[in-house]
Amino acid sequence: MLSDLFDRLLCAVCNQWAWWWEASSTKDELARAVLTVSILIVAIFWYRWAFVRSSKGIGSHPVPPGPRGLPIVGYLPFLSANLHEQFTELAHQYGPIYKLWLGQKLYVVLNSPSLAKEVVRDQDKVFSNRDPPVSALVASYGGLDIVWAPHGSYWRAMRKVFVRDMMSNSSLEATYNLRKDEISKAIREVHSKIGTPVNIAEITFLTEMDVVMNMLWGSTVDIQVDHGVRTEFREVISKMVELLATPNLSDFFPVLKTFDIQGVAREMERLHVWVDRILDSIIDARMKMSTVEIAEAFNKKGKKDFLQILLELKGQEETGATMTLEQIKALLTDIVVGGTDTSATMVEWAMAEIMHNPEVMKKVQEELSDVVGTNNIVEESHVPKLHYLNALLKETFRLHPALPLLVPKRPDQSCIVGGYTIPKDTRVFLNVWAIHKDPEVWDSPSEFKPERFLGEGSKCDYNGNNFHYLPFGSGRRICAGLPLAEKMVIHLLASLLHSFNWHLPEGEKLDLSETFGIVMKKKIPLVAIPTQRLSSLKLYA
Ligand code: HEM
Repeated sequence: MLSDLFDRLLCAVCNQWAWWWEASSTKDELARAVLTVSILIVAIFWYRWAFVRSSKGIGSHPVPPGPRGLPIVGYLPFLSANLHEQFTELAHQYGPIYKLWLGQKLYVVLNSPSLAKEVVRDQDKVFSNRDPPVSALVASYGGLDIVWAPHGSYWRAMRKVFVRDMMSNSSLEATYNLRKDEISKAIREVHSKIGTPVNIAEITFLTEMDVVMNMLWGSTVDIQVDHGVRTEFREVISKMVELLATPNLSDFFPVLKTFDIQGVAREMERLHVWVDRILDSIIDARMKMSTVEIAEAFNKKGKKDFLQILLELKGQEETGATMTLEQIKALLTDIVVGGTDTSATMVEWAMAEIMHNPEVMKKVQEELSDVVGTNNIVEESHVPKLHYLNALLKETFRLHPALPLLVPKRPDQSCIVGGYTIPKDTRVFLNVWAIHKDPEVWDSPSEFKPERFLGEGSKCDYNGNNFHYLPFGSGRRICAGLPLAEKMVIHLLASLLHSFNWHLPEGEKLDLSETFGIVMKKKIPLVAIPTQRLSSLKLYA
């Protein structure tokens, strides 16, 4: 992928600069040769200077070992498409902590639970910064959201509003009916397709998206009316998530940022403008409503939605807790983008693993019949009693963590990890994908065994306190949407399995290959055929 890019880049440079070496006289030829060599020498010296400066350790602690790359570009030409697998292989060669130069930037990859602990627990504050890629800055109004904002008072305030007003127990309880309605709608939709192939990622994505959007602004804007916008939203979000993980020369060589050689920033800008326009129209519609209309809408739904809470903050200039329109839109984008693709992808992975292991499907469905009953629909209150399903989901998150390298961290000072120096501003990847398969911690790590999370194993949760299990990250930057994700993913999965039996289309084989991205997807989307399992589907009417 990247080597292709370099070939194309080389070609472009050769064409552009042909006039430079096609000299007309010997004198010109000599002058140009001297100048070319001088530029090369300066570039190499500058690179060596940057390299040496960042390679100095603190005291007797050297910087970590790592593969040698090429001058200027470092290890960039050798990166493969499935980065999580390549990073895991490199750990076998260089040890659990190693460094890589990618263009002008130094990266360190951590691959063991003890190193993870040093970063997310012992030195969490130092590692709480981000290094947003150019594409992320475009999508987040310049880093005004939660995911990409630098660690500090602004990030703290945004995260606090979101967690307090949308993720608290009371808020989630108040919005339960809304989630239940969306799941019922999904079950009815699958029912209408009984006996025909269903794209699992598509149905789960649209359901998660409707839940999130309803919680954000659903009291007054009926997003479900416009099917076209819903489908387009899915395409736009998927594309945005893809662009966030696209290796971009502007990130590895900030001097090239203005040229946007691969067009990543331009493409993200196009998508961002589309989302921005939709958000503007939603906010505009809300602002045009009278106070009476708003109060009536909230009475009907039982709770103020998040947009209203944010707009009220916007109006509170005197309290100092005010928010600008751009900040509100950045936060809304964050939640829609961060909350939908991740959750939907995890439901798809769980369904794929279940279909790959028929005895697992049998056990889950037996448990659902016991706990929920065959003449009843799944409610969130059943979830704590669904021990096997909970274990199965934890095992899915272990084998296929949605964010295999989390979101890269950036220490705001030089520090020591695993006995090595990590210089200030290094980009640090926590390879959760490798940690979740560490044979020192997990027995038969590549096997899908939900039983490992039963009994004593059930104490291992998503809260980031077990450093060998970090599907939502850990520390102060742990996933801010965890309480909602935990509820939604299992409720939707349980409902799909309780209502239907699933099988693959005739002649199809299940493929469990992964494709690397900021969100790691199934390489081949799961398409499965539902058949009716319960006669109680009328309960979803
Ligand atoms: C299965 C679903 C989900 C998974 C696996 C997941 C995973 C993650 C991970 C790994 C991180 C980065 C943690 C780190 O850097 O250490 C993260 C951050 C974040 N997630 Fe999630 N997430 C999910 C669902 C959601 C939902 C539903 C929302 C919102 C409604 C959400 C909002 C966020 C936000 C705002 C952050 C940034 C936190 C910060 O930087 O302070 N996520 N998520």
